[in-house]
Amino acid sequence: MDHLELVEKVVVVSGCLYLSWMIIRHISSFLNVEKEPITVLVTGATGQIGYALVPMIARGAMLGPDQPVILHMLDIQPAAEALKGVKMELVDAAFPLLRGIVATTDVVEACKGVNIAIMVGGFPRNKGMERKDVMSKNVSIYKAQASALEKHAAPNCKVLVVANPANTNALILKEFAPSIPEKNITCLTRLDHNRALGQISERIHVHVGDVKNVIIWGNHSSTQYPDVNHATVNTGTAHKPVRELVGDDNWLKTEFITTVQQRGAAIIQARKLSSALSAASSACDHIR
Ligand SMILES: NC(=O)c1ccc[n+]([C@@H]2O[C@H](COP(=O)([O-])OP(=O)(O)OC[C@H]3O[C@@H](n4cnc5c(N)ncnc54)[C@H](O)[C@@H]3O)[C@@H](O)[C@H]2O)c1
Ligand SMILES: O=C(O)C[C@H](O)C(=O)O
Repeated sequence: MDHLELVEKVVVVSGCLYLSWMIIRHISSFLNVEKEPITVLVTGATGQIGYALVPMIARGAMLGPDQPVILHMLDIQPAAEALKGVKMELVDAAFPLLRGIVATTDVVEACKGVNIAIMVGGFPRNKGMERKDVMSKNVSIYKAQASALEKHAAPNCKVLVVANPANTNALILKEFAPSIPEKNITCLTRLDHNRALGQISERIHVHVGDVKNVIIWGNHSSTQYPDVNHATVNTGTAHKPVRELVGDDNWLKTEFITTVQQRGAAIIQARKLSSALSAASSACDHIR
């Protein structure tokens, strides 16, 4: 076989393989092969954030519009009746992606086989408190629940800690669930990131989705540092630096930073309750 003949054969075989692959893809799109459900745990499911978050997950806002989910919801005994009510509402909402619901006050049952655990259960701060002031109440919860996740969650479970003080609770959870890979345990700072995007978007009248690369340094606390040094806005024709478009370094160095740092407290002041819908939505963004 001469060289040309060999090249011809390789080209024909590659073409056939490519064609077969395209046919298989086309046929499987008709067969509508469904993804395996992912089991998501939400602790504190009857609370403010939990109640906002479970329908978002069931609707696909966290894992995508073609990803079936099984929801595990945990709360404490005094909330057992309310938990039944949340389960009824989830059934009544008839979410097509929702393939199962476990609503329980038993931490072992709640943690069994979960692929993603969103840890919201705990106590929120009230007006005038810092997040660290709820530490003594919440840290003990995280020790106990870490052990249950360690023993009963699916291998490679991903954990997002929302309850405050979120960074500390995540650290506690990591210590008491040593078999869960460290990189799988995170805490929610995405809300601070989203708050920073919101402030920039309002200040310079651009779509919030066009603001990119804002960084939040530090803990989810009043000492965090929102940083726009790498942030840009997609203007349609270019990516322009946020600093240039804002054109007011003083605002960026002062009011912008304190507004983001203190936004949680401002919401508590206004609502007499801490943030919930934005926290739930940011938890979806974080996991996505
Ligand atoms: N990281 C963030 O960005 C962020 C944002 C908002 C709120 N938070 C924090 O999230 C937490 C929840 O806030 P919320 O407004 O939903 O509070 P909430 O009081 O409305 O709800 C908390 C729920 O947790 C339940 N709970 C208490 N102990 C539990 C336990 N051991 N196991 C399971 N469930 C338990 C309660 O019964 C309640 O239903 C608070 O600590 C709050 O400060 C964090
Ligand atoms: O501020 C709080 O206590 C709740 C939450 O951490 C928030 O930032 O909204």
